[in-house]
Amino acid sequence: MLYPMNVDLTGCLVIIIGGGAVAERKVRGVLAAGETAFVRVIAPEITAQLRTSVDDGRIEWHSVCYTYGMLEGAFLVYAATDSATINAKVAAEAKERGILVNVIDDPSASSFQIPSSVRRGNFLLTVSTGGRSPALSHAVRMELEQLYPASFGVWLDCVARLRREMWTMLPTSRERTEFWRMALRPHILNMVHDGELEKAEVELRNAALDIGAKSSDSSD
Ligand SMILES: C[C@@]1(CC(=O)O)C2=NC(=C\c3[nH]c(c(CCC(=O)O)c3CC(=O)O)Cc3[nH]c(c(CC(=O)O)c3CCC(=O)O)/C=C3\N/C(=C\2)[C@@H](CCC(=O)O)[C@]3(C)CC(=O)O)/[C@H]1CCC(=O)O
Ligand SMILES: NC(=O)c1ccc[n+]([C@@H]2O[C@H](COP(=O)([O-])OP(=O)(O)OC[C@H]3O[C@@H](n4cnc5c(N)ncnc54)[C@H](O)[C@@H]3O)[C@@H](O)[C@H]2O)c1
Repeated sequence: MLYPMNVDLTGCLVIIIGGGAVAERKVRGVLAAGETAFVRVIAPEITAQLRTSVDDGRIEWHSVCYTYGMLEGAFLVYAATDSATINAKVAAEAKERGILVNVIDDPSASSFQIPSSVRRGNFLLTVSTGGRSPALSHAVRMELEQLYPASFGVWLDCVARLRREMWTMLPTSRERTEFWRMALRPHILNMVHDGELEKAEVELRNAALDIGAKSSDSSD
């Protein structure tokens, strides 16, 4: 069984051995997390899309074949060539150095796997089958894209702002817990689905006032 974990790659060196179609998808995933990692692709040939990212200065490319020692300094490694033998050698070096490695043709040799994901701003949904059926992850991801529109990302920013305000408006943990339990009930989430964010925010603010008033009544 896998342990789910969301990682901040800021300032980390991510090395991808291989520059084909799958490597390109993995690079896209790393860059989608904010372009704060240093991405180095090592492969004699790379796709046109990766070449564009090199030209834009978003990634670095070493146009050589992998040899032992090239993983030094990496935080994460992808063994992403079309050769099972090379991928296994990359995995062996990564494991020896204690670096996390994803092997694109051998989930059982990987120390981490990439889930299917839907991003709505900072709202992130991920799906994994532990490598058993990426096609099933893909199908569920398509369903989630329909279920959670872009408004959820905007709503998350709003809720995060309200959460900071609630620390002062509702000073006890009991009040805040009561507030959030009530605040994110289905009818509010339905408003978010329908893009009625202002209406949802007004409801939440009214509810906070009610809870605050109730608490000050009971303490009188
Ligand atoms: C989620 C996603 C993330 C990403 O890659 O960024 C991802 N695969 C995706 C797409 C995709 N993968 C494959 C196809 C072709 C169709 C098919 O064969 O199904 C397609 C394209 C498509 O579906 O359209 C085939 C495939 N994948 C793996 C193998 C090797 C093997 O199984 O041995 C083979 C067989 C190759 C062959 O047969 O030669 C292995 C892995 N792929 C994983 C993740 C990890 C497990 C995730 C999980 O548990 O679900 C894992 C273990 C390793 C990893 O890469 O971490 C991404 C986005 C999906 C989406 O959302 O659209
Ligand atoms: N994990 C996944 O999501 C997934 C999905 C589909 C396929 N696969 C697997 O991925 C593999 C094919 O990947 P692809 O379509 O990206 O292949 P590809 O043929 O498009 O690319 C292979 C890349 O590996 C590079 N390469 C070859 N030898 C190298 C070496 N010694 N050092 C460095 N780079 C080297 C090549 O230059 C090229 O850039 C297959 O094994 C397939 O089973 C995995």
